[in-house]
Amino acid sequence: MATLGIHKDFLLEFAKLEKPVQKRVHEVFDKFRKHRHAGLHLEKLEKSRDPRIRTIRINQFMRGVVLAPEVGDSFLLLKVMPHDDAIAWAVKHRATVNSATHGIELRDDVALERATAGIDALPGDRPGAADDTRRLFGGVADKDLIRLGIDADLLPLVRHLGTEVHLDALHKVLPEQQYDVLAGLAAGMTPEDVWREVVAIQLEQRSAAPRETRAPRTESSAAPVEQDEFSAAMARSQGRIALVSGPDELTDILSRPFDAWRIFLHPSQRKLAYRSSYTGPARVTGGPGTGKTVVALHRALHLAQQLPADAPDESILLTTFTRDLAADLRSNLELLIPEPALRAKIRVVNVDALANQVVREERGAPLALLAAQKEILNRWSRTAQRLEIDFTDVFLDQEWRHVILAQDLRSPETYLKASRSGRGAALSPLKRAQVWRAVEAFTQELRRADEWTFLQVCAEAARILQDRGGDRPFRHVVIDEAQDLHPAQWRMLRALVAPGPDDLFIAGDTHQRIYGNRVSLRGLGISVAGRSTRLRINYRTTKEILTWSTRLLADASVDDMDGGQDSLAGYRSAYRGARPELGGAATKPEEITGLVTRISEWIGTGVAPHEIGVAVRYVQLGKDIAQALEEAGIPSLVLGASAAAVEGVRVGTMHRMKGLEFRCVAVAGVSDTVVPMQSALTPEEVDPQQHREDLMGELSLLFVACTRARDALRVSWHGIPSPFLPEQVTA
Ligand SMILES: Nc1ncnc2c1ncn2[C@@H]1O[C@H](COP(=O)(O)OP(=O)(O)OP(=O)(O)O)[C@@H](O)[C@H]1O
Repeated sequence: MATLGIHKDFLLEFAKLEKPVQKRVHEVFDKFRKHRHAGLHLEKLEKSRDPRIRTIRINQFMRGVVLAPEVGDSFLLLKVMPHDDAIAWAVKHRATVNSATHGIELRDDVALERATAGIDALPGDRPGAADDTRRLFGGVADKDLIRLGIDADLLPLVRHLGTEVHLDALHKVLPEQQYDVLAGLAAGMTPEDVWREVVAIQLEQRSAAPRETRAPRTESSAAPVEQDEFSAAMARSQGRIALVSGPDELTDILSRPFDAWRIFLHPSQRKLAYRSSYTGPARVTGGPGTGKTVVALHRALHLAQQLPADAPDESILLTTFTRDLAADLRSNLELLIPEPALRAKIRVVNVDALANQVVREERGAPLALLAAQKEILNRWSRTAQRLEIDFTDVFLDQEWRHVILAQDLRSPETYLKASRSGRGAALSPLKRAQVWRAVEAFTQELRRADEWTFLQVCAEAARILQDRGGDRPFRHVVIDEAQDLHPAQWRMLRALVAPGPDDLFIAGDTHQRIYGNRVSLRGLGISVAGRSTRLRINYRTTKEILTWSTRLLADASVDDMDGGQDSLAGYRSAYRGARPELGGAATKPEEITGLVTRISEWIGTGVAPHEIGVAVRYVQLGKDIAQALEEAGIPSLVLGASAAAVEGVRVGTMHRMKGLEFRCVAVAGVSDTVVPMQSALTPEEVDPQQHREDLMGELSLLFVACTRARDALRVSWHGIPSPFLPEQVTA
């Protein structure tokens, strides 16, 4: 049967072409798809390593590269490049089948031969030499490397690699799957880990391949692909190759080339999102940009597809922390699920808005919300003064949120006995009684004015839903950015769906917790034991930006919301790029001038203003930067203040940057008095533990801001740099 495959690289290159060229590429391949008999239009290249790698003319300047077996009508679109580059690429590469996964891979034969010959020329530096154990893969046996799919002819080269930098240098020439295996081993994973996470996961996808094509290849590595197994191997290459079912799908894929996430799920992502069912709550974790949101979106799609035919609309909830993030989820869901009827099965709304709706419907009247934290603290202050008790506004507010609301304590007796773990200063029974009096006075004042804080609304919504018992509004709940949710929000989410298979699907990363809400899922009756998986490949950020940003958290200890510790072990990027740029200035105006210059340079290299994000710690600095940009003739908009559709550099607070991404990111004002923001820190003398957690929150905020960058990151400050920045910056 005819098969057309599109390699991920093809789509990425296609995405960067000018619109008229894209149109032409589409025309060429559409025509090619219709009339592909006898290799129509395809040109063979002299001296090519693989005669089945051929090129096709797009226009005077561009060529496509296609892998086309001589017999049969299966084709794989590999590259679309300027003419000379396409020819050079096509003659050097060879398509082979990976001996472990049986999927197609591409190797730069010429570069690999050259690199291997270089080693042969070095006497006494062969594998097995005395210093072998000091080499990058010195501790891994040949048989393990072979079992993991490393080609036998590459072993001498692999054995010779001394550091990760050497491995990186081979990133573009090694077959991708084999690079992934080696990168996993180099990152400290055991061969068993790599087998499970890189190889087995790909093998499992074989069950999705057409039945007649499942027989695995037995002979070893680096043998060329025979045409009879060609479409089978394409089907086994999910995550890198998308099979196109017909002209409509080709048009759909090519019309949205930037949204590769819709089609090219990594096997580890696909396994999580499309597992037919989980016996209970399931969770996906992973560092920034590993595709947690993508997995959550695909999971929502899968659950919608599995619903019985008579399931009402909005049977599934897809939710997240803020209104803006919910809006992003909604527009991505429209891309992923074009059919309105299927999409209607999923309701997308942020947690607070949903809580508000639950309480409003129960009361039959809208709620007056007390949202400003400053006003809340003022009221605590007044309450403490009136009752003549010696607690600060910050302490009372935190005690109320982190202990009383968190545990849903409703009487002085329960509060007296409650655990205050996570809070620093011990409280005697007398002090607890004083706190309770303050809480009663504070909440009474709110009640009298019929005002609510967001968390109170969530706590009330949870109570309403729990009291309703069996009548649950949703069949499935999918949660993104879970690390920032408060226990009251979790209680509401828990009560929205009956406990059972596929009740909750949770995506989050505790390294990005920026609102100080710590929870134990188990304590909330949500057990993800045996159903929690960490993603490790970053699809957003370059390795250079990732390494730099991850180093910010080097000394931090981060919980996993489930009684253990989370880590970024094995976290790595799929892309390479320039190192982050760091710059200090003497004064704020000087820093802003430098920033404006760099932004105009980015724009000069073809980056659109809306592809640039500027993250700051406080709103006024953002406004100052936006004004300086406008004065320099660069359009800008302050996030949250202007319509999102307006063209311009996006300027926003670090909090507002959460969940977003940009080609170029500037994090500005990273000075010692601003990052960490002193007013966001509980004074150490009030509560040392809370002080440490607030510091961690500020550090995570900087981490979140830096990891929004896809291609370029610039971090700047004026005066003394933030203590969070690595020491070499300050030197
Ligand atoms: N398999 C994939 N193929 C191509 N692109 C992908 C893939 N998975 C994720 N991406 C892209 O990587 C970027 C990050 O994905 P996503 O936002 O889902 O990550 P995340 O883990 O939720 O990030 P964060 O925690 O930082 O918000 C997005 O641009 C997404 O489209």
